[in-house]
Amino acid sequence: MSRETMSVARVAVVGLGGIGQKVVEALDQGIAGLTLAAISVQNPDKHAAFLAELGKTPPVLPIADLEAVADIVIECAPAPLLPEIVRPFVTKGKTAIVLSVGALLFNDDLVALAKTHGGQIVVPTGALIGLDAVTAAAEGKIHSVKMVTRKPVKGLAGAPYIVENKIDIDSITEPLKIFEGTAREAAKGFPANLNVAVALSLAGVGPDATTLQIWADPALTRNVHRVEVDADSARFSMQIENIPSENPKTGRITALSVIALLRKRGAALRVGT
Ligand SMILES: NC(=O)C1=CN([C@@H]2O[C@H](COP(=O)(O)OP(=O)(O)OC[C@H]3O[C@@H](n4cnc5c(N)ncnc54)[C@H](OP(=O)(O)O)[C@@H]3O)[C@@H](O)[C@H]2O)C=CC1
Ligand SMILES: O=C([O-])CC(=O)C(=O)O
Repeated sequence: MSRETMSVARVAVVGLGGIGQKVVEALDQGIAGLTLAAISVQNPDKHAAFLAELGKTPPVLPIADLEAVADIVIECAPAPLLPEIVRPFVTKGKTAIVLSVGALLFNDDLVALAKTHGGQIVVPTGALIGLDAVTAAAEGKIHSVKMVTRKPVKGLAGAPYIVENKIDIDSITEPLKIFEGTAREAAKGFPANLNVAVALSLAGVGPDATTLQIWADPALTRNVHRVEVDADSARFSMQIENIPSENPKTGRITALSVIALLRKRGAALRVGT
């Protein structure tokens, strides 16, 4: 089938926060080969004005009803919702694009389900950088992947690791290293703050071999991620300084990464792996 005759895929979006709103706006404005079929939110009343402004207002449905009306679901929701969003789609051989990547580590049946039923779970580069180079390097041998994240205090506030360890980040006046460990440990301790570390780990050497430091820095206004990779094909380091979205934990570029991914799907020229 040529791309011109390819049927239009129906997309459902879960969540209208820092990421979901921008993705829905882009779909509403038009992305080749895709149509916005439905959305799901916690509190539909809160989003009535936003939805009314769209060119074509999509139906607001419970998560459980999305699979019946869509071919692709985009999860832009709190991490605990990941399995109930992804499972129905991949079980029917459909695609789930996920942002709460950390939650994949605690629901490893989902990838197996997708494999069995011919579905696909897609992790966009999101708030990070260079996952193309990491996946390329992983075709050879990667010796190490190290990440250092620095965030303003409000980009980390409320994380379970901080609460459980009674770390008082609100009163810090100097940069403070609050965590050092693996991407898997970070996914547990920082489920709403460090999805990027898990995405990096899944692209490269896995969640137990990818190491991470997290710093709270009261002087910062951006979420800064620095990654160092040493492989048998190349050594590279990369850094991104993310401007927070309306959600201080989430970089603005995250939604743009999802939109770019959606556009690539139907493009005549695809750049990057
Ligand atoms: N992979 C990556 O690079 C990145 C991933 N993330 C992750 O992406 C996810 C989304 O982030 P973000 O958009 O900033 O989050 P927000 O907190 O801004 O938005 C979350 C949305 O989820 C909706 N929601 C909550 N409960 C339900 C429910 N039961 N049913 C349907 N919808 C629900 C909320 O609805 P309502 O508005 O009605 O309350 C809200 O619109 C988070 O897990 C975040 O950690 C973030 C940044 C980078
Ligand atoms: O990884 C995340 O969940 C969010 C993040 O660090 C960012 O937006 O920079």
